[in-house]
Amino acid sequence: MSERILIVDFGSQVTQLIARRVREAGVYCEIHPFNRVSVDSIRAFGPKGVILSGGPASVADFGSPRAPDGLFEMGLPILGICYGQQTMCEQLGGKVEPGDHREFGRAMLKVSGEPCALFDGIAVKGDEVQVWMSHGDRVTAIPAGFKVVATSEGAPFAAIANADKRFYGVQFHPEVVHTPIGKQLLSNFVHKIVGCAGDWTMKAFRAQEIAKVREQVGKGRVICGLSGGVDSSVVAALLHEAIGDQLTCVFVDTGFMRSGESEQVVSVFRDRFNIKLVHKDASALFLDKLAGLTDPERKRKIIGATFIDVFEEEARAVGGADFLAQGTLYPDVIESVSFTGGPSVTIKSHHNVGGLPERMNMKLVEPLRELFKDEVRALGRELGLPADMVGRHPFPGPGLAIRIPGQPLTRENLDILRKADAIYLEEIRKAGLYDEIWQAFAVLLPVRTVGVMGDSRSYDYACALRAVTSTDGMTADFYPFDMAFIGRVANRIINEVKGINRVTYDVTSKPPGTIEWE
Ligand SMILES: Nc1ncnc2c1ncn2[C@@H]1O[C@H](COP(=O)(O)OP(=O)(O)OP(=O)(O)O)[C@@H](O)[C@H]1O
Ligand SMILES: O=c1[nH]c(=O)c2[nH+]cn([C@@H]3O[C@H](COP(=O)(O)O)[C@@H](O)[C@H]3O)c2[nH]1
Ligand SMILES: NC(=O)CC[C@H](N)C(=O)O
Ligand SMILES: [Mg+2]
Repeated sequence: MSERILIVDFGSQVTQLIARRVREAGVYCEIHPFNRVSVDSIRAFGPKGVILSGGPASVADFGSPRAPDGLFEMGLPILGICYGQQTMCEQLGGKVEPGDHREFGRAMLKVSGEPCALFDGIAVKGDEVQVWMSHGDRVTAIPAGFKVVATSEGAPFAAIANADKRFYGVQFHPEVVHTPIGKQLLSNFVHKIVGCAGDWTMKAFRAQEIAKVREQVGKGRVICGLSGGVDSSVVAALLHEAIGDQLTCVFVDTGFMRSGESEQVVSVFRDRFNIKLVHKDASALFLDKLAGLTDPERKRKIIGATFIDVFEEEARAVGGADFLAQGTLYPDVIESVSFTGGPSVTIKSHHNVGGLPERMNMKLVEPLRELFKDEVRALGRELGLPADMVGRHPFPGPGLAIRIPGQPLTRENLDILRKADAIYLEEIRKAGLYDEIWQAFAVLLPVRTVGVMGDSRSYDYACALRAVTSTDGMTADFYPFDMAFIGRVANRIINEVKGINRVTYDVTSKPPGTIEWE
């Protein structure tokens, strides 16, 4: 088992960034919600160190979350961030009060200059350095044994340390990019304070997951949902290496695929891999099940359940399978269920997680469940998958079904969207922009607008174009196309796609938007 860090989540919006930074430092970590950790669960997980995240609650409020009883007696190094620092102080005999000086955003941190492992190798010009804060409460008395390492205007105890016990606390957020010293600070914590070697690499992960899959599956048969996307292609390659021909991949044509996608996925996969692949056309079934629906959550749940129906049918066709493999990633899990009963809220029920039916006959095999997208791509390269496969834009399982908001899905409106989307992607490729963009697609809007085409009046749909940059899909920004490019695409779509007479470009970032419109 690799060295690991446990992140106890108090519901901060940026907890997953802590995980990213720790993994970038070469150390495996997991996020567990505060209300599901106990001394026993921590022992079972076996971390070398613990990080307590920030969170929306106030330590001063009755019934607000706490670190589990006994955590501070386990002898583990602990770093508390924001709420995590506050609760650590309160639990160890210090004091936290609602502050009158709230700090949001940029703040200047005054570093005392006392030697502190957390700040090792961090150059401080003058004695101040920029950090990012987001708090209202503040620590007003620190527990016995702690020293103040840094202060800020709103936080007299902006960084504190008890070097003997290896307990550290910071009021600011080292995990966000707006704290330039944060990466080094977190690396200091995991390497210098906790003492991790930092040897968690994709090579190690590959070997570890192959062993895990072999153990889980034994001699059983596995059906793998293969979409041709990055995640399931990586899963298929990994499983094939682990269990050979106990594996059957099933590509489901939902009827919500893009133009030419089904033929392309099947031929590319058959050409390049020697893995059993079933191509299942279930478009009539999916369309029928979604008839008349517009609510995004209901659509996802029905799509999730229909996928499972199809997989179970295919399992019977190969003489029974005990396991279903999917390319589920960490963000799918975080956004879908946010750790059921945990402190953060459900954004959308990704069809493969929150959209799964309650009763399933097959057990899930999800080797990527703990990875972020860019890590999956690294694993894909490690497994030797071709660059165009690893570099593909993500395409959601529900496909075009979640890109026609506000109107029931029909073969006609799906066709209109499919054509517009194909033109858009073709132009992006032609302009050499595909690899600069993280994901791009068209959305068919439920509004009709008036146009004048060839001297006659048109009354057709508007279509929105979306393109974003991102590293892991958790946060994103719109891609700043040149307006001439957008104009060219709009022209082509309006001229070539009957049913669309207006095109707009979406410039919403995530947050506050999400990448998909539904
Ligand atoms: N058309 C499909 N046929 C079979 N399985 C699918 C299909 N679409 C999605 N899945 C399953 O659902 C999982 C999640 O879908 P998702 O779109 O997140 O991943 P992906 O398609 O593998 O990769 P990417 O995110 O790059 O599109 C997939 O990994 C796959 O197991
Ligand atoms: O397989 C999937 N099933 C879903 O239900 C789903 N919803 C969103 N996505 C994809 O996830 C990433 C983040 O999307 P959002 O910002 O819209 O949540 C983007 O890449 C989205 O395309 C999905 N993928
Ligand atoms: N970001 C946080 O962790 C905030 C902690 C607490 N809610 C405060 O306002 O101080
Ligand atoms: Mg996909």
